[in-house]
Amino acid sequence: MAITQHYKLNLIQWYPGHIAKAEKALKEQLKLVDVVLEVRDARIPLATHHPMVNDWVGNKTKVLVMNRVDMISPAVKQIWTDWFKQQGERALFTNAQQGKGVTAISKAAQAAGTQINQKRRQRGMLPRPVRAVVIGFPNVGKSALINRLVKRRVVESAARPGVTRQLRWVRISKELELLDAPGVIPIKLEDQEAALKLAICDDIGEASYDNQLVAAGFIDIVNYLMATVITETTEDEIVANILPAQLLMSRYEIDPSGFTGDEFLHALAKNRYQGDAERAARKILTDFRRGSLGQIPLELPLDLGLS
Ligand SMILES: Nc1nc2c(ncn2[C@@H]2O[C@H](COP(=O)(O)OP(=O)(O)OP(=O)(O)O)[C@@H](O)[C@H]2O)c(=O)[nH]1
Repeated sequence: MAITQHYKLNLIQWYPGHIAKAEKALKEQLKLVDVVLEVRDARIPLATHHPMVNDWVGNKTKVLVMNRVDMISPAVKQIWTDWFKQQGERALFTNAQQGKGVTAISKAAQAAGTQINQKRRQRGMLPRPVRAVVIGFPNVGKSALINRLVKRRVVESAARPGVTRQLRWVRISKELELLDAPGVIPIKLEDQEAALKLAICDDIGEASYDNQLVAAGFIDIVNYLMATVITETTEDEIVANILPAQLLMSRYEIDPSGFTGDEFLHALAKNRYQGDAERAARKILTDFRRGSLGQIPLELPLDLGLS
């Protein structure tokens, strides 16, 4: 996908030193556990995956969590479920804000624990509670998931990479203990398209970026997905479920399909904000992040299963 080829984006303002520190902190946390709960954003399951995660997790059990399931439609959820299955992975979807799908996560972690304890017994060792950690990109809902798993508020403040704090274990059941602080996966510096999607979804932590470029990028992605979906499938249900432009059109009364992202942004600024493109950009991003535009995915596995 070459959406960003027209953008000279330099979104990520993190220093390599910060990235290295975050990576070190994450690896320290991973050393302590048997099970890793990797949280991604269901709107961007690929951009919220770091290519090194599987190496870092090694042979520990991984539970794959797609959070913010409320922000995608059931049809899109199904498409991703099938796609992950084809990749040999089982994706579990959650709404950590409301606690939906969280019991299945506990169960999956506990099932991994049962296997680990079977192996311990075979080696003549005593069983013990399995230890787990929640990891993911900034702001994907890690703390919300931890608090839901533990059924009380244990994560007090947003964990920032490089900020050291005392780690504690919290008990979920007789068989399962969870690290009370999430592991923050450092951002991939080199992938600007992923960076754009992370910025649109506000999953980019403390990196700074240009709102207008990011809002225009959002419109371009919507247009791209629309055009691709329409050429890839004739299934009305799928098309109808992922036709985000209609949602945008009804909210802003401008059809984005005839515009580039930048043109759309300026048209909206002209119509509503006396030409103030910054205000228009903030409006678009806030509306999307709050879910006010409807359920809009920013990624689909379009090469698989749709045609
Ligand atoms: N709509 C929706 N919002 C969610 C969901 N899960 C979490 N959020 C919201 O997303 C925001 C970030 O959630 P956190 O749990 O703080 O995310 P985090 O990954 O711990 O963030 P950092 O500590 O910054 O790395 C909060 O405003 C949550 O209320 C979800 O499933 N759906």
